[in-house]
Amino acid sequence: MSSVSEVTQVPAAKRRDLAVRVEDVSLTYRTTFERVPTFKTALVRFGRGERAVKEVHAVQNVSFDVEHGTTVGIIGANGAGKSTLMRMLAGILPPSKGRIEVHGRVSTLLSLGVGFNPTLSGRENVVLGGLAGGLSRKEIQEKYEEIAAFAELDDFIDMPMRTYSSGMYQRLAFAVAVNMDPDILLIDEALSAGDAKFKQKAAAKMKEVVGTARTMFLVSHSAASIRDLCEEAIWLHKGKLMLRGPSADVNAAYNKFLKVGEDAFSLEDL
Ligand SMILES: Nc1ncnc2c1ncn2[C@@H]1O[C@H](COP(=O)(O)OP(=O)(O)OP(=O)(O)O)[C@@H](O)[C@H]1O
Repeated sequence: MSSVSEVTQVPAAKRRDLAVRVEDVSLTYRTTFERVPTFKTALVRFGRGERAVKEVHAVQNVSFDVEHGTTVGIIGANGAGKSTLMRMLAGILPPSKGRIEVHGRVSTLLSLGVGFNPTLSGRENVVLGGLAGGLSRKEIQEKYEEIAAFAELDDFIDMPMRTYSSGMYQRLAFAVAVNMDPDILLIDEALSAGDAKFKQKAAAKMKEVVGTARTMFLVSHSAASIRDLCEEAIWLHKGKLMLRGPSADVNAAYNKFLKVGEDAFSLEDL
């Protein structure tokens, strides 16, 4: 995954091993759409090729540093900007403003639909995913059995992935992402799909990854997953960073916010 060449110079004595630096980052989606038109205005607009533009400020002026070996949970309401932030960390979306430094090899498990080619078999996708993740063919060969065993797809591993159920797809995506030996692992709601047995297995595997002192970002709506797996947490609300700190503290502040509601809540409450 991309590392920036221009790294801000920090005196060696002060510098711990930086994994990710997010500096005043914003992302604005611009979507064009037809405003619900009357038939007449639709004709007029169509003639002129006019479309309305809606801007969504999904992430706004967010800054934070994360050192290697840290596990960070990202929490916040629907639409808070969590997945957008993860896509930027993964290098899938460039920020509209600000800059992101990523130091190390990144492996991502983002929302369904990213990464696999549905016309290829599971086996072929594992190879492609491995190559895209920066592994050599030999390394992929060595890891293949482990990945296939973890995903428990049996004969389906040689079937085109379009024939997979969403749970099967998710199992393979998870197996690939966690077995890439990444320096930085990005996981977006991995535990939301899949059956109970797989959820347990995935949680155990994530604990193992955490145990190897890798850097991990985890988006989850489950306070329990964040508490169990993450030392730190970042709370986003309407694209803004509300709080970053030990995950227990951030969870507590977020829960309080959910209880009292946005209007009654002030940052002094934190
Ligand atoms: N491709 C897109 N085009 C336009 N707007 C988008 C796009 N993707 C997300 N958004 C908007 O950006 C905002 C942030 O979305 P994002 O998916 O990052 O939130 P989230 O915190 O991950 O939400 P959730 O918990 O529901 O998954 C939302 O208002 C969403 O509607």
